Amino acid sequence: MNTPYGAELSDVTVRYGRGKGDAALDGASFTVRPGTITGLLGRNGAGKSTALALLASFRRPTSGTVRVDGADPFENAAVMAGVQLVRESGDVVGDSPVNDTIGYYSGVRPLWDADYAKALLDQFGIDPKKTPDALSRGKQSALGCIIGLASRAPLTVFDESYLGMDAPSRYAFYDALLEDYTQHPRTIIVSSHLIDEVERLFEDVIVLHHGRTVVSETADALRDRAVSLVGPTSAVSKLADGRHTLATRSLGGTTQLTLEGGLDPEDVARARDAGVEVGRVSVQDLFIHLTQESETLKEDAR
Ligand SMILES: Nc1ncnc2c1ncn2[C@@H]1O[C@H](COP(=O)(O)OP(=O)(O)OP(=O)(O)O)[C@@H](O)[C@H]1O
Repeated sequence: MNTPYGAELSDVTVRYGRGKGDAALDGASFTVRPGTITGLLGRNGAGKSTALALLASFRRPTSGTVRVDGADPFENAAVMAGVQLVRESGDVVGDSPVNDTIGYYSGVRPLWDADYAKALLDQFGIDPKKTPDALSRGKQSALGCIIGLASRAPLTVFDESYLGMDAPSRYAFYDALLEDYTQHPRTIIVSSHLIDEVERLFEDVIVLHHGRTVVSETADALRDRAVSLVGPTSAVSKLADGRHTLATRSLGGTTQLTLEGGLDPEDVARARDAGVEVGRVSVQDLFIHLTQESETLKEDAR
């Protein structure tokens, strides 16, 4: 139980209802490496929550295989004791004191740390005698995050869990998550639209688009997919000549351009000589390019 869980989706399709219309997941495959923090990204409706609900055994796929710690998690009590999914809805009993919810999770999560939960409740200013219904939206979100952290589950999943929290609370949560993850290694999946805020946490990144996996790799490998050039328009254009440009923005005589692939050392030297700054591209920018790119390709295919 102390060992971080791996997780895997292989060619998974999920259709809701009677199976008519688009699939929420459409042959998605990805691997979550044990002992990593993985970011699960995708635009609205891409299938993130559906994928996470499969890992938490809240539903079964229409077809394909789901594995958590090497086993089918569905109705598998031994595996599920080690999986904690935190959804924005909180999954708490709204009209019972917070203490009751805490007591419940301490009973079903073998690695639950009661002292840590208490310290986090103090830190986030949550009175455990109050009911979740009487808490502000931000404190309700914080309660979900506290449950996720204190469970120390070998697979802990935060599905947009902290959207209701204000910026200082979100940053306090990210810091707590990193610190506790370092002291108690486990597998953590974070799904979020606030990519700029959370990308520093990610070791691996999965991007879903229209129910399919478009990225499943390390965050560094993803960042290496492109390079940013900023400088005089003529010099930037010359460097970009014959290469695939993902995005470009010009203001006055200056252009910022995102170029697919890397630059070899000679090109980097040429860029510097021409006053062009060569930099890394953020996961957020790549995410935007990749999901727009796929959309463009989809449009082209019609
Ligand atoms: N219970 C449901 N019944 C019917 N369709 C559903 C259900 N849950 C999700 N869907 C549909 O499945 C698709 C994927 O939804 P999902 O919630 O997994 O995406 P998401 O990436 O988490 O989106 P968001 O970022 O907006 O939360 C969407 O088209 C959604 O409308």
